[in-house]
Amino acid sequence: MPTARTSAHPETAAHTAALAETTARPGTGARTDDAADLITGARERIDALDDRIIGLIRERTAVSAVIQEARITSGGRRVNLSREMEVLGHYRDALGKPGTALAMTLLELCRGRV
Ligand SMILES: O=C(O)C(=O)C[C@]1(C(=O)O)C=C[C@@H](O)C=C1
Repeated sequence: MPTARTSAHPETAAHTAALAETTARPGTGARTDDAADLITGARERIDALDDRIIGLIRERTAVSAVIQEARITSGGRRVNLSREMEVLGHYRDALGKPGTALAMTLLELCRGRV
């Protein structure tokens, strides 16, 4: 008993191949096995890079905390706006406008909301 799909599209090798080319591979959005394999491998590299970035952010937060504690212990304030302008400019110069937004998020992670 043929299914509705096979009765609408006779099961030839060419049809099977064409159907495979137009069917998304699960979770990748790719339409071919080659593209799906490339995406899966590249995503593993991105996950590893993200782990390293998160580790660097944690390291940055710890160094920033040392600075803030030293300044507060000495009688100063937690925040140093002129230094924050330098940090924002550094990221903007390297990454453009989204770099500024990224730096603002990093600063918030490191010294809390102001
Ligand atoms: O460089 C400093 O003085 C810091 O305190 C570090 C840091 C930062 O995380 O980059 C954090 C808070 C300050 O407002 C400025 C910069």
